[in-house]
Amino acid sequence: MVKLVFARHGESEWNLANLFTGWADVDLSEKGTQQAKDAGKLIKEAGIDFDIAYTSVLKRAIKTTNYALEYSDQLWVPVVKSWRLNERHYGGLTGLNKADAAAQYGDDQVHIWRRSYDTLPPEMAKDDEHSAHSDRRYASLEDSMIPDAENLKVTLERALPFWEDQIAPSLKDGKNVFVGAHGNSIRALVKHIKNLSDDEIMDVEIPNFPPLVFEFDEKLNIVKEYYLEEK
Ligand SMILES: O=C(O)[C@@H](CO)OP(=O)(O)O
Repeated sequence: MVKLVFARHGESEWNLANLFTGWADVDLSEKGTQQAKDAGKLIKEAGIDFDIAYTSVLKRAIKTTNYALEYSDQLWVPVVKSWRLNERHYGGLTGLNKADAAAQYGDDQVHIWRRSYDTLPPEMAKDDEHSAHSDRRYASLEDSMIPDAENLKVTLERALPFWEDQIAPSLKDGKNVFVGAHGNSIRALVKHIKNLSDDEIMDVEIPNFPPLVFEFDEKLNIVKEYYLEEK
């Protein structure tokens, strides 16, 4: 039986301030740092040994991955970083306060932007301070692959090749895998893994803590799914 542990990053500075974040590279809050360390402690208590870890190219997920590996005493485990595990790109909403947006556009519209499967948020201007087009970490990508806004559908479309090429083959090889990622990139992969409908995924929320575990048989059928708990 192989294990896949999804850890959403701990609370970020912008989660705390209730801002749409997406690809903005914001740090963990103090509480988020503690959640990441506690994730590592729970992994250690559960006795889960990883063979490989995957994370995004955003510091809140990278730091969460590092703390989780450090506090489970397996900081040596190889870590592969990919933009394909980034948070969904929140487009022109990036940096706006979610409550202010709800007051301006209405609760229903904000809920649709946040949780509908296929409604895109407004696009981010290419000269926006948060635009990924001028960010060195994405320089190796074709410009047309760099998003200006993403819904969950587009997030899944760009995360899926990483699942197919890296994560699923590792699991099929019998490796235990850690994925340190984001609320919506994890939701996208959970939709795929559990074959959820576009409607079903709307109600799935991934907390900053604790980590979510899937156990699979050799054909990658789900045998068990649970959140880690303190013993
Ligand atoms: O702002 C974001 O990038 C995400 C995750 O924090 O928020 P939401 O839960 O609204 O998709």
